[in-house]
Amino acid sequence: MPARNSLSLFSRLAPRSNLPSLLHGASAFHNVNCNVTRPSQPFSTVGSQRVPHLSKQARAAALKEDLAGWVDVKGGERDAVEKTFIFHDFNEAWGFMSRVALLAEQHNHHPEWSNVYNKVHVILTTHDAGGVSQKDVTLAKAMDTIVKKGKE
Ligand SMILES: C[C@H](O)[C@H](O)[C@H]1CNC2=NC(N)=NC(=O)C2=N1
Repeated sequence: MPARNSLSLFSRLAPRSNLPSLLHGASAFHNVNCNVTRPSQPFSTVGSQRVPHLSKQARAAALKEDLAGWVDVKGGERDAVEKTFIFHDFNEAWGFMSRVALLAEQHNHHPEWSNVYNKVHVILTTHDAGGVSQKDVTLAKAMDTIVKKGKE
């Protein structure tokens, strides 16, 4: 195995040239169902946006079609999705987390996660909506894209 350093790995995981497409991929953050105002649903009130949690059908469809490896958190205690990412080593795991952290902060939507060496366990839910929302789907897709670009 060739020697690696954290800088080159970070560049590999999130090269600058991928930034616009990643941000474009996450652009749904700016367009989340602003017109949906059914009062019976819980909403996030982040900024001026109101974000409903997804219906059971919409969430199942998103998991099935777009989000390979993402599953419902078991046990019924939480309305959330989770995935464990496995990397070559700690440097790659940390590079991934650094990249995601920038996106999360930029969009004011943050993962619950833990890291043990080369593994990153992620739980996504929208606290303010009391469940999984389009924001979680968008962040999950952005995470998968970061991993995919890192392998190219
Ligand atoms: C006050 C602040 O805008 C909120 O707490 C934001 C921050 N990040 C967040 N992250 C997640 N996952 N869900 C939220 O509801 C959320 N809300």
